Amino acid sequence: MNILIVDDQVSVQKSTSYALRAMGHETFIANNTKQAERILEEEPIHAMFLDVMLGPESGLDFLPKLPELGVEIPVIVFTAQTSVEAAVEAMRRGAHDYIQKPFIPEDIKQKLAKLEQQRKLTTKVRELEGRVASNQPALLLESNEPAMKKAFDMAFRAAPSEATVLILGPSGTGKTVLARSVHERSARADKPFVTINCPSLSKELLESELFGHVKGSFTGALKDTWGKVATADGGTLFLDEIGEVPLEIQPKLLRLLQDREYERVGDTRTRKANVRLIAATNRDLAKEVAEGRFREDLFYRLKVIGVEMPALVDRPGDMPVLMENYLKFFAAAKGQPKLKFSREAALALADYTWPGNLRELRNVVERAVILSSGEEIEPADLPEEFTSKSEESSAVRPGHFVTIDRLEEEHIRRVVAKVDSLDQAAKIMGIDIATLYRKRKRLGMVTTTIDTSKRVEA
Ligand SMILES: Nc1ncnc2c1ncn2[C@@H]1O[C@H](COP(=O)(O)OP(=O)(O)OP(=O)(O)O)[C@@H](O)[C@H]1O
Repeated sequence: MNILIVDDQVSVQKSTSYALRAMGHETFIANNTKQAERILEEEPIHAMFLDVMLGPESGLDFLPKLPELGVEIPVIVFTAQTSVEAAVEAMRRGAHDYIQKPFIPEDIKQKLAKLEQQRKLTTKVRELEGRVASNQPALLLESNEPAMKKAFDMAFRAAPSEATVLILGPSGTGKTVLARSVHERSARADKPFVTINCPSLSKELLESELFGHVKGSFTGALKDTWGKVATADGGTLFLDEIGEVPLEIQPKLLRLLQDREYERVGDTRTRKANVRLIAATNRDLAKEVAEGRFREDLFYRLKVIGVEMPALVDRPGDMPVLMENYLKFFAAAKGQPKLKFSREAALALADYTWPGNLRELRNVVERAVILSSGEEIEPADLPEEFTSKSEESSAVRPGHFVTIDRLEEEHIRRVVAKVDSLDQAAKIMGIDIATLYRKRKRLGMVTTTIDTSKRVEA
């Protein structure tokens, strides 16, 4: 953490700073509140030690000013041993804790350990509150499919390291979820996970959002700000859609990655960044490099660990578990925990190409649960594209591992859908009608008696 010590006694400044640095923190010293204000403006400070007796000034009066300065950090005050009132008053004015003078380095260590513990708890509580409030379906971070297994394995093996991870894959495949899971499995887990969505901002705003800016550095820069690099201090910065970062900003990102250094917009001072970077894109970055839209050096720096998320259509083996997971969640929310997919609806879902990947699957299942009126979800509860199947929307495509039965069923279904009678379908398939009937029965495609004259349900 970056910690500011505000005290006019050199011996206190030195001993506090020494104890904090020994714990691995960065320290900044101010003799009075004016200097403290300047440092707070210039540095991303995470906590403050403040003396209540600052020569002619009162540290107590400085406490209520902090929110006005936009500073929301924990403050530990130094009080004289005899002054219990000052300690009480400081807490009343917003201090987090207090230490009585004289103190030993161990006191500083203990107070800070307590503060860090509280910070961890606050982060955890916020995260849990977020999860409860958003009430999300469970995340499935295991797979039956080799390509997905490889991606999870690669990402989670790299998680405890400091290595930059680049997650590639189509939209909705779970890149953001994976980035967060990597962070949660790292030593930085109790520090912030900060996302920056690169394409949603103009070039100027993106730079300022990343690195911060100083007042007056561009039109609209009305006060000094700290960017997301500073907010993520100690934690992970997730650069979503990195493929869309303008070329002008790419050298700055490269420097951040290579040297962990940056400057705020309009500031000459170089600062150190303590962030782990994870980036994601649905663009083909190698192609972007070849076409001159993405710097090659940045690409290779980002790709220390490259993880490729497969499209959902390439994960047929995971479909049953994913479908059930979403169904369980939305059905329980509707108060119908026993709701099931009918066989036809399950097949229609399995046969679809899922251009929107997991995001689309989740939405389709949620919609179907809402629309269903019986004990089973029927094809009619699915969007139109699921019932008007085209040949391309089948799961039975080259390279897909399906059983012979599945292949046979798909073929029968397609032929039957295109002709007017089962007789005709049997002829096309080169089998007699009785064989076709037996096959359909065995594959669970018929429930009632056969009518060979009419077109039947596919
Ligand atoms: N492992 C998972 N288990 C269950 N649901 C998941 C999983 N991963 C992602 N999802 C769900 O899929 C949706 C899309 O996930 P996410 O936002 O991570 O995808 P993305 O690849 O980052 O998308 P985009 O490229 O559009 O930003 C979310 O609703 C998320 O909850």
